[in-house]
Amino acid sequence: MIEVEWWEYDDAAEMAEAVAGDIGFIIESALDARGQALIALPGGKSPVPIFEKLAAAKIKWKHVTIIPTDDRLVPVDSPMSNVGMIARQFLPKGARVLPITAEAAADYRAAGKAADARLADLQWPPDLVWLGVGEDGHAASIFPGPDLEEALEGPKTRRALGVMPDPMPADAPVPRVTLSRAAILSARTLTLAFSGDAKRAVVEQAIKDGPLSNTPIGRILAETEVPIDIHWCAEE
Ligand SMILES: O=C(O)[C@H](O)[C@@H](O)[C@H](O)[C@H](O)COP(=O)(O)O
Repeated sequence: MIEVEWWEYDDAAEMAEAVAGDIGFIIESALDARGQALIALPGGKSPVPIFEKLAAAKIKWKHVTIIPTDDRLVPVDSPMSNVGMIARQFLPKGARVLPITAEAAADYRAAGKAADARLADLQWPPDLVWLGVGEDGHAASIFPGPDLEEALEGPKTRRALGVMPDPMPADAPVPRVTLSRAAILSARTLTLAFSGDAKRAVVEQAIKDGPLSNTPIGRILAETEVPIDIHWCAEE
């Protein structure tokens, strides 16, 4: 049984305020409990207004480590780089922003192995994994393609792997590195934030289909053991 709570907002600004507040609280609680926090933030474009609000929060950022949930195999200064986007917001605040990709990776599977090794050094589990969702039902960079089953069903100890989406997503048609489903689900808290009716329909259907869902987000949610907050607004 997937336990979800939907939070609906009138517009994107209201959603940004609320989600940033929630995540700020998750970080503060981790700092209180353990003196440090590890969070995984999504890529894409829609998180940017939420990042701006969150980065403005009074948090002891130097005790916070941030990784992207997934990244594209592009140089960090590329507009397609997720870690580049995250770093622009949170590095000036003093957070430790760690890339999970290396620019020089010629082979996406090798890039995935390197990411997995890098993540093995972190204090695990993450206090938060926040996911966006695509209209095709992908989340992080778990896409349909030759690596899908590996991303979903690979060894539980594997935190990251390389993936070659097929078909390639139009907005960033490049191979990627992503957290595995096991790594996503190991998080102390799991949050989804997205907008628009089309994505809402995809997520509602995925929840209804449970383990039989044919979308990555459905297959991820079907295995969750913690309640999930889903933040949504109609305005894209
Ligand atoms: O690197 C990526 O592509 C993302 O991490 C991806 O999973 C993203 O969250 C969704 O594609 C939604 O992106 P938007 O929120 O911009 O629509």
